[in-house]
Amino acid sequence: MTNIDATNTDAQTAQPQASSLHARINAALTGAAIPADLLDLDARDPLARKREEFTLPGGVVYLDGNSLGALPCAVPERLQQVAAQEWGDALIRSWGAGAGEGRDWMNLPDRVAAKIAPLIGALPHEVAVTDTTGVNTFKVLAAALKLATAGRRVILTDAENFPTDLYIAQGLLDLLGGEYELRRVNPDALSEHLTADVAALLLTEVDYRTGRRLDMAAITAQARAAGVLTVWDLAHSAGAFPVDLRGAGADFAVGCGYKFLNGGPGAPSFLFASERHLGAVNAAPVAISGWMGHADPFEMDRAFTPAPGARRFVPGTPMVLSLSALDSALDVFAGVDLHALRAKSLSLTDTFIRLMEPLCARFPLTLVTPQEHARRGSQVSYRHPQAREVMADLIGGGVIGDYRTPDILRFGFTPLYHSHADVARAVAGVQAALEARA
Ligand SMILES: Cc1ncc(COP(=O)(O)O)c(C=O)c1O
Ligand SMILES: Nc1c(O)cccc1C(=O)C[C@H](N)C(=O)O
Repeated sequence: MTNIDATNTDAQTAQPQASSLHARINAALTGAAIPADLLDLDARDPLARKREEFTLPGGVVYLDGNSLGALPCAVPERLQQVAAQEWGDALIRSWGAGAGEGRDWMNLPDRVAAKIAPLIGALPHEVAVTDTTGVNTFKVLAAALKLATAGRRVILTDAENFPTDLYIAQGLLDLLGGEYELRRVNPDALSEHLTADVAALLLTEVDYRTGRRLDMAAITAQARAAGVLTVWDLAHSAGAFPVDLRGAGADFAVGCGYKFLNGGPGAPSFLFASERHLGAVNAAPVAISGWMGHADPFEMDRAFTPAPGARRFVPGTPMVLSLSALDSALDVFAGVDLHALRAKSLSLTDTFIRLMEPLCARFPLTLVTPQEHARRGSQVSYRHPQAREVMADLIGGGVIGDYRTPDILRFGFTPLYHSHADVARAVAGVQAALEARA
């Protein structure tokens, strides 16, 4: 498999130079002078105390929560308790009533769904937590194609959508055969593509490379007016800022549990199906109709009767360990004002863009993230001709961001655990890395 961590390969070939370079970058970030205006912003930050709820390594600025969220302090203890007590002691009794009130594993996916629902503007019964984002994309696209009116056989999507969205959509259409088509277009010119043959519009709200945010409400309204069902990928949205699926009138959505929801590596994904598609008539069909999505699994009925609500999309045995981690991680959001979260995210990304400006003037760095607030997610990205090598240097020196092909340096900001001082430290690290390379 390809090594996703460019630092490993670099470290093997150029160790002595790399270690002194990394030490220099790290010294720059740990010794950075923090401007008074940023200290002032941090002093007035209503979310500042949230950082104490996360375990973060020292000497590092972690700007990759949009790939893998940091570890909430409460999670290891919860996992220990699930392993030792719920599994070790209670054994099979943990699935059902023997587990104690509100602790049974059978309903764990529904309890986690209820915690995600307010973060994405959904009702609890419109959310299912299970599988990976890609698998959930398959299920909701299959449902949308079945619900679409006759003659609509096209899935319309962003030509540059995240690869798994494209692969999954194409795979589903190949399976269906016939006249189905995946049509890849520029999302800035959507209106002309919402034609009478389009069944579903599959879009990722925040682009994983540029951090560009689409106008979900406006696009969904346009699609509905054209008779097109919407499927939103919220991988880079959920937990980063308030999402309002019901307000927008979205039909379906999916998203990751391990990014801004901090559920840990491989955390289960979530799926949203509007209650419009969960009723007795014209209900969204369940392509992967397993027994755990049955209305009464232990009845062992030979015919599939869907469970009420989005639970019907949970096909099999809940992944108890990873669901428990996600369940515990989501408690960090208790009491968080999502509008304050968004305001802080914008303040962090504004600050980063501002502090990086002098470096853009000196080095071949090009900002690719929109400056306009409404069009920005919670990350900032730059093009650089040696982006892969620069990011390897940065990671070695403790500024952990991401490189994305072909030439993108990506920095993710998580308002629950970043401060404006972190932004200044990260920029000091970037400056040291770029100066060393020049
Ligand atoms: C937009 C988007 N969709 C889907 C995924 C993949 O999700 P999964 O690996 O859970 O299928 C990612 C990131 O991995 C992503 O960025
Ligand atoms: N989702 C990822 C994973 O499970 C392992 C390693 C990396 C990733 C990713 O960050 C891919 C991702 N969705 C992206 O935004 O680039």
